[in-house]
Order: sequence, then C-alpha cells, then structure tokens
Amino acid sequence: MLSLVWFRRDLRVDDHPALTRAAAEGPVLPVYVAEPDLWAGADASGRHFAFLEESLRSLREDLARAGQPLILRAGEAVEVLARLQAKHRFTRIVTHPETGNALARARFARVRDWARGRGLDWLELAEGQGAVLPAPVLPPVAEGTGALPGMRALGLAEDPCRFRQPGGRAAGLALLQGWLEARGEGYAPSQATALMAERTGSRLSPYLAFGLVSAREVRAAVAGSARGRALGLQLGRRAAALAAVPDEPEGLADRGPWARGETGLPYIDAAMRALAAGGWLDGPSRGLLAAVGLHHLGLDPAAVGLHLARLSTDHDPAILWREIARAGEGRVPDPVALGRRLDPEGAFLRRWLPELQRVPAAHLHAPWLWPPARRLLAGRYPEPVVDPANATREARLMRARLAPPRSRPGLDPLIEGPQRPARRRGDGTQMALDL
Ligand SMILES: Cc1cc2nc3c(=O)[nH]c(=O)nc-3n(C[C@H](O)[C@H](O)[C@H](O)COP(=O)(O)OP(=O)(O)OC[C@H]3O[C@@H](n4cnc5c(N)ncnc54)[C@H](O)[C@@H]3O)c2cc1C
Repeated sequence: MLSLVWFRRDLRVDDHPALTRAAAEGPVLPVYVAEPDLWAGADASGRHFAFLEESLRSLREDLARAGQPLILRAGEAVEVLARLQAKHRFTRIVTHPETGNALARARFARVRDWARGRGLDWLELAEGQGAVLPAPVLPPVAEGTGALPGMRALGLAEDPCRFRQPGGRAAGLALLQGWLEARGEGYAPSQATALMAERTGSRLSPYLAFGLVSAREVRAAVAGSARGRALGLQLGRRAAALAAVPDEPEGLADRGPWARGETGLPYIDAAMRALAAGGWLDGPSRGLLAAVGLHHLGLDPAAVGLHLARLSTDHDPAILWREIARAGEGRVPDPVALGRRLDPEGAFLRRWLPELQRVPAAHLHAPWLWPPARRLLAGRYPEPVVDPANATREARLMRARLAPPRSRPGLDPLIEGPQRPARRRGDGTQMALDL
C-alpha cells in the first residue's frame, strides 16, 4: 500500500510512529508543505523559518539515507496533497496529530475532511509509550523533491537573531549529549538564576517544538539519573500542554517599550533583549516578562503572547498560550525583587544593558534610586514606564478584586519585594528617574 506521510512539526525519521507504520506496509511519499497562509499568521517570524529551513535540510538528508528523500511543496495543503494523490493514487495519509495554532488546526481539519471525502484512510499517530523506534527503510518512489520557497516569497521580514540555536537534528542530539555528560549538573529549572538556566537547562525546546527529537527519545536518554527525573517533570508539563491546546486570543503583537526592551525596568529590558537576540529564555524570565506586560503595563494577552511567539525560536502555541493564561491568573510578581532573585550578581543585566555600565551593582535593578542616574543615564537608558512598586500593588489589588479569595494564589514572599508609597500613574509617558 502506498502511503503519504505528512510532516509538519515532527521533522525526524527516528522514533516517528507515523513513518514507521506507513513504511511497514509499503512505499511512502514523505511530504512537507510550506503553507503561505500559516506563514502569514501573526505568530510567525523569520527566525522560525530560518530554523525550519535548516531542519528540513537535515530531514531531507536523513530521509534520503533511509531510501526516499523528502518531497517539498509550497501552497495550500489540500491542493498540494490533492495533486500528489491524482498522480500517485496513494490510498492512505499517515500523520502526527496537530497541536499548532488555530490556523494550523483549522487547515488540519480541512485536510482530514478532504482525505475522508476521497475515501482515503486517515491515520493520526502520536509519540507513544514503549521503546524508541528506529528509522525505517524506505523504498524509493519516483517524485521530484522540490524546494522550499524563500522567506520573502512567504512574506516574512528579515529577522536577525544573532545567537539563535541552529536547526537540524544533529544540533539537538549534540545538546542532549552535552547536557547529559556535563552541562546538566545542577539542573533546577524553577530555582535557577537566568545565567544558570542558560547553562544548565537542556536547551532542547526548539528541537522538541519542531519534532527534531522526540520527548520519548529524550526520556530514554536521560533515564536513571536525578537530573533525568527533573527533566522528565518538565517533559510532563509539555505533554500536558500538548494534550489540551488552548484557544488563542486575537490581536496584534505589541511594539511599545515592553516589546523593544525599553521599559526602564532593567530585568524586563534585559530579558526582552536576550530573547530578541537569541530566540530563547528560561521559563521564570519568560513568565516575568509576560506578567509585567499583562499586569503592570496593562497590555492585552494577545499583544504579549504574539510578541513572545515571534521572538521565541521554540514557539509552541500549546505551551505559550497556557503560560500566558497562567501569568494573567497567577500571582503578580514584583519585577525588581524577582529580577534580583533571577540575577543576584547583575551579570545578566550587565550583558544586555551596556547603558548601565556605570551604575553600581547595588543600584542595577533599580537605577532610578541612584542619585546620579538622572545625569548619567539621560538619553541613554529610559526612565521607568511605571513605578514598579506602585504598579505591582495596584495589579495585586486588581487581582484580589477579580479572583475569589479562595482560589486566589497566595503571594510569594520571595517575589513580593519591598513596598513604597503609592504614586500617581503616568499618562503613558515614562516616569522620572528620581521616582
Ligand atoms: C510566557 C511563557 C511562554 C513560553 N513559551 C514557550 C514556547 O513557546 N515553547 C516552549 O517550548 N516553551 C515555552 N515556555 C516554557 C519554557 O520557558 C521553555 O520550555 C524553556 O525555557 C525551554 O528551555 P529548556 O529547553 O532548557 O527547558 P528545560 O527546563 O530543559 O525543559 C525541557 C523541556 O520541557 C518543556 N517545558 C519546559 N517548561 C515547560 C512549561 N512551562 N510548559 C510546558 N513545557 C515545558 C520544553 O519542551 C523544554 O524544552 C514558555 C514559558 C512561559 C512562562
């Protein structure tokens, strides 16, 4: 039986249940479709495309080694698959379940309806339990391989990301190996500082998000170690998110001071600039960015989520929108106190905010309290867009009014931070340095 295996965010040949199942029963057309409609989505960005391009190159090589190279096509998925079906008369489509954004899920449903309407077998196979599956052997099928359209043709803007993680399965496997052998020593994702998380985190998120490695492969590789158990918990959170993809709010990505890393709140700006430059950030820093955007600056969830989505190489709608909802409903952090916890030495701030070079360590997280700041930072680093203590207090009061007392999450003394007298909220302009 000739099957078409439709690849999307499962870009590997090892431990790929759909490919293994299809290959066990006959030749396979392995197809990836670049879909302009999806790349026009508000959460798509050039860094996602660059990572994808590198990853498809590696998938193409791995499939060619297995016997049948990847078939790349561009266009609307139903039309592309219908053309291939008219030519090859395949009788079955085998694919991974869809956990992408609303556009992806809607087009997945259209393809499934079309396939069933044509009388084709439709099989969705997720990563299962049990042993990791080896790459199957694929008999060749006569079909041109095709090419990926360029970024511009898909309407994507240039998206420089100097420290982006490289795409491709080999890079993911090398990270996993390095983490197991040395890097993962001291792995503690919820307690790590920003710099520790950068070093000791698995850094596997984009490879998992694009399916270059499977969670099962990762679990199998780390089994038996204490750090493996801790990583397994994170993978459990991922599985829970993928099992219930939330609806996403509609709107536009933010372009204001929060998005530009110019709020005048040093940890928030450093975290945003780090994400922009590298496409990656640890979980607590992402959570803080989201919480400040939502609570302190009053941005809407779509604006916050879409901006983070575009900057994150590992953008995964199932995880992102769940975390945005958590940030909106959870405790309101004090950005200065939590920033200090995440970067006690100020090394992360110094790396991303060279403007603050002359600010002494004791004042780095709140430079507006440093008397010479107004003179030395004027025109170099912005004044805070809100008084953080005041905005935190107001946001907490608002949360208390909105959430019934029993279900309201308790305030974390670690992140509550010192309170200061209330000040008048600004009119949208940035606040004076001598707050
Ligand atoms: C606002 C916000 C947005 C986020 N957006 C994304 C996103 O688009 N894509 C993404 O992969 N992660 C996202 N996360 C979760 C987390 O920040 C990243 O997974 C983590 O920073 C990736 O680094 P790592 O691979 O070293 O993680 P590790 O700590 O090594 O964890 C291993 C893997 O577990 C999964 N994981 C970790 N944390 C979570 C979590 N909270 N929920 C579900 N799965 C998790 C990821 O696949 C990660 O690669 C977001 C978190 C927040 C607070």
